[in-house]
Amino acid sequence: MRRSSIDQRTDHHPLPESPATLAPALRVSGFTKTYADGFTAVRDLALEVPAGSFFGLLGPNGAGKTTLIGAITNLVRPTAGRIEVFGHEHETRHARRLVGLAEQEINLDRFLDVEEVLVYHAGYFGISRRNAKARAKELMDVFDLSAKAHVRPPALSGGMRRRLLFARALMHRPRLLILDEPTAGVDVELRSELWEYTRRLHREGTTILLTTHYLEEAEALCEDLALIRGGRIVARDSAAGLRARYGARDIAEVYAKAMSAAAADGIAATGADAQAAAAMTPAEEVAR
Ligand SMILES: Nc1ncnc2c1ncn2[C@@H]1O[C@H](COP(=O)(O)OP(=O)(O)OP(=O)(O)O)[C@@H](O)[C@H]1O
Repeated sequence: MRRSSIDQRTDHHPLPESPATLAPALRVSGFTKTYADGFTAVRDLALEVPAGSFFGLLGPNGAGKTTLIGAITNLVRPTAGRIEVFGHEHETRHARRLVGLAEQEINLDRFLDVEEVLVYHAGYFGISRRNAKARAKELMDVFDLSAKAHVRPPALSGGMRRRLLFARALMHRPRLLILDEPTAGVDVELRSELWEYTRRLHREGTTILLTTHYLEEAEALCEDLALIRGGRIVARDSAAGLRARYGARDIAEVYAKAMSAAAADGIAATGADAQAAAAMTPAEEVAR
């Protein structure tokens, strides 16, 4: 990966700054998601992510992280609640332009080559083809993909596909970059490159919202954290604040303590577990 700056300035397609300038990167209140099958994955969730922070969202499988990210990025329709991105309501064009997402699943169009993946994506944000090609060139250079510009995703290595996902998320220079388990299945070397790159973006002013199951990495990267379980936030503070509150040496210990305290309070790991428990008859519960 190249050392050069990624240049997240948005002067080529300026956005209105007010009321966004002073607003948090993300403000979520009363967010509830009940899926079509009647299953409530997230219930009445509130969360604020300060602008400029490196924020970690940690929780067990099924806790509701991807559901929340889906709602922020308009892939999931909230059942209730309000979501604002830098002060803009999340469904507006302004908010959409301010967010970039590298999804957990590698979802690349197999019929487009690397350059086309990037250029097409820029089209969703109204970036001209000329500017998109220039930006794609810049990002292919940063992510060591230039030699693969005309190769399609099925012929890329897993690591290259991950790098392409990162590059695609950055095409429109988002101010909030959401990374949903970006290093799942990634080897140690690429993982440290991706983190180094993410750190650089953060230093250059991009707000980062990260989900990961690697707690040591969250510890090393995130200055602010929220722990989610069963679709609810069970702890939220700076990394130092959390360590002090739980009398923990590190975030792994904070996580273990917060999750067992939440379990003791009756918060199941996933909304599914909570729903199953609620549906049990008292006799079934005793027999459990
Ligand atoms: N389309 C859907 N219909 C019904 N239930 C869903 C749907 N999508 C997700 N869920 C359920 O919502 C819950 C939360 O899932 P979500 O993917 O948000 O969790 P997560 O915290 O991102 O988990 P992981 O760490 O495994 O990615 C899970 O129980 C999941 O099965």
